[in-house]
Amino acid sequence: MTRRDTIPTWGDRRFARIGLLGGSFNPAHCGHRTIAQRALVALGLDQVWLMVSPGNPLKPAAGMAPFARRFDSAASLADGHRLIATDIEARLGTRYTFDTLGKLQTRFPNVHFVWLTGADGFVTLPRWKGWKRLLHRVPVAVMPRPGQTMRALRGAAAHYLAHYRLSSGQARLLPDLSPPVWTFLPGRQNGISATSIRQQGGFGVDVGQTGTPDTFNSGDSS
Ligand SMILES: Nc1ncnc2c1ncn2[C@@H]1O[C@H](COP(=O)(O)OP(=O)(O)OP(=O)(O)O)[C@@H](O)[C@H]1O
Ligand SMILES: O=C(O)c1ccc[n+]([C@@H]2O[C@H](COP(=O)([O-])O)[C@@H](O)[C@H]2O)c1
Repeated sequence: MTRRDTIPTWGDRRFARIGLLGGSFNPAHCGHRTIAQRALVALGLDQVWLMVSPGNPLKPAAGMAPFARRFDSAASLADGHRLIATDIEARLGTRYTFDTLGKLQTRFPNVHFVWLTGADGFVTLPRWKGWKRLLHRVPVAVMPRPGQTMRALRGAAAHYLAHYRLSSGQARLLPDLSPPVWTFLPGRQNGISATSIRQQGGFGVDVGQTGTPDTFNSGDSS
């Protein structure tokens, strides 16, 4: 978050509801903003944190911009109010999401965290450190991404969580439920990726303007 770790109080609720959108943000783009805003509304979140990874354990360091540059890119999407860019994972000294979540949940006992991911992240989840234990640690919301949605909905993580899926109509309950629990949030999908931005010339683009037209994805096809 903008280098500030105090959690505001939210009316008379004892818990804040915060979505974690972990990412490399190499660079950040409008696809991140789209899914962050969808999660805010659909899950009734107080904030979404764009949590900049010090280094995705599954991605090569080659081609990865320095952390400060990726953080600044994420910060360019943030509004400092509902959408927050945070370097907390770097400060915690963790790289694996399972470890990061453990530390965050200890540090912020009054926060109900939800893990937010595009469909591609749900596909790769079974390659993450302690992925099943991770799913017992945090509710998860998955959002569509072109070419990845059906793979995600039919993949190993979805199979493992088959009995714990909440309908999108009940999504607002997700942050306050005990994991394992997950939902798929259908909606407009955006074909933009950081890879395509880098291929078109790196960070020298206006991330707010870059993107392909949205198309709606209900999760029935991908
Ligand atoms: N266009 C998109 N639609 C849906 N989810 C997205 C989109 N772009 C990124 N995400 C999600 O945002 C999170 C962070 O993504 P990341 O920073 O790796 O961007 P990326 O575009 O996937 O990068 P790269 O192309 O370098 O792999 C992941 O959960 C990813 O699934
Ligand atoms: O914990 C893991 O094993 C793990 C493996 C791959 C990715 N992640 C996390 O997934 C998030 C998305 O990463 P990325 O690079 O696809 O944007 C980011 O927070 C990474 O730290 C985590």
